[in-house]
Amino acid sequence: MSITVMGAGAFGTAVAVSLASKGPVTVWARSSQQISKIKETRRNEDRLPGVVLPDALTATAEMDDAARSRIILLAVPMQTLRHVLQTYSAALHDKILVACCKGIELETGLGPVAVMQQTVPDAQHALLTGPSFAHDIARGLPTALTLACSDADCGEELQRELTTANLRLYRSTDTVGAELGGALKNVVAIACGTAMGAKMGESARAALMTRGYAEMQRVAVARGAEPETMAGLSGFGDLALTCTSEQSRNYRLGLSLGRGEEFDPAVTVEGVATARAVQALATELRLDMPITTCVTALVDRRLTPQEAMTHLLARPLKEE
Ligand SMILES: NC(=O)C1=CN([C@@H]2O[C@H](COP(=O)(O)OP(=O)(O)OC[C@H]3O[C@@H](n4cnc5c(N)ncnc54)[C@H](OP(=O)(O)O)[C@@H]3O)[C@@H](O)[C@H]2O)C=CC1
Ligand SMILES: O=C(CO)COP(=O)(O)O
Repeated sequence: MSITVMGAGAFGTAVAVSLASKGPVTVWARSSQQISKIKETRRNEDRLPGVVLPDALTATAEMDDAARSRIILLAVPMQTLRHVLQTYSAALHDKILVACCKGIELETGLGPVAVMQQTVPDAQHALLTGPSFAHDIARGLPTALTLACSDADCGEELQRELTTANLRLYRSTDTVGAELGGALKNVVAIACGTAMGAKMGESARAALMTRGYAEMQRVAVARGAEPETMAGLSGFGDLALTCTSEQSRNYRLGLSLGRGEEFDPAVTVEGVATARAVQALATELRLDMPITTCVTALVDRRLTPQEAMTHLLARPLKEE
């Protein structure tokens, strides 16, 4: 069965490379220039440098080509997902849509599954998330991910179709928990990067990861997720990866904040908008989210890293 990936960014291209080991894959991008370049060079050098694209991968800028597959992966940044779905809803209404984005929509506080449900209600909706750097997947390194779908039968089909020799998928029906884990770990990664960039030490990072995890759990439970989901690949797994590796753009943004350096605004860093969205949610749900609050203040330059840490350390003492 052919599969389409919409979004020829780092992740979309990497997953397509892995899926192409099993069968034909179509990668769609909005830019016909980018597609021409990919066809000419058999590489996507701008987004995933150093990777040769397999023959089973076809690139297109035509939605008619993209819409030939029944399974469509959406590998675009979270804040653009609604626009992409609204633009192509007519072609997508009878598909199985699998969002690969990790974030919370700023305007609505919704995750990718809820955005798909609103914009293309007749489609089936799922989420692919978990610890996976695009380059690792593209190089064929072993990776385990979560495939979340509230319809168990559809989830099983997707698990079979999207598992490859190096990409092992675990199934879940808890889409709310899976999308919150993937979104919130980015916020904690910014906090951890900041602490490391400001030379606050690895103990500080471990404390931020653990207390950040407590914040993730708090939001997830308040939004109706299964508490156990956060302990899986989509939560703890991705938190562990993103908070400890310079491959992560969220962590690298944090490093630059900690060092007082500039960061390229063109790089996709999902945690910035997500921190603001989660901050608004926390206020609405009356949740205590001190690390998230500090991250929004850090990215808005309302607090320095030292002020943020002083603030966190000086909070009233409490039980764990
Ligand atoms: N990179 C990684 O290791 C991983 C990423 N993810 C998630 O995948 C998602 C995508 O990230 P990633 O691929 O890395 O990001 P990139 O920045 O590499 O690519 C983003 C892609 O989205 C496209 N895009 C942006 N806006 C639109 C739009 N309005 N219409 C159509 N296409 C659009 C871009 O196209 P254009 O070039 O034309 O702007 C580009 O191809 C994120 O949510 C990320 O968290 C998940 C796991 C790992
Ligand atoms: O989600 C990721 C790894 O699982 C990629 O993280 P970044 O978006 O921070 O690069």
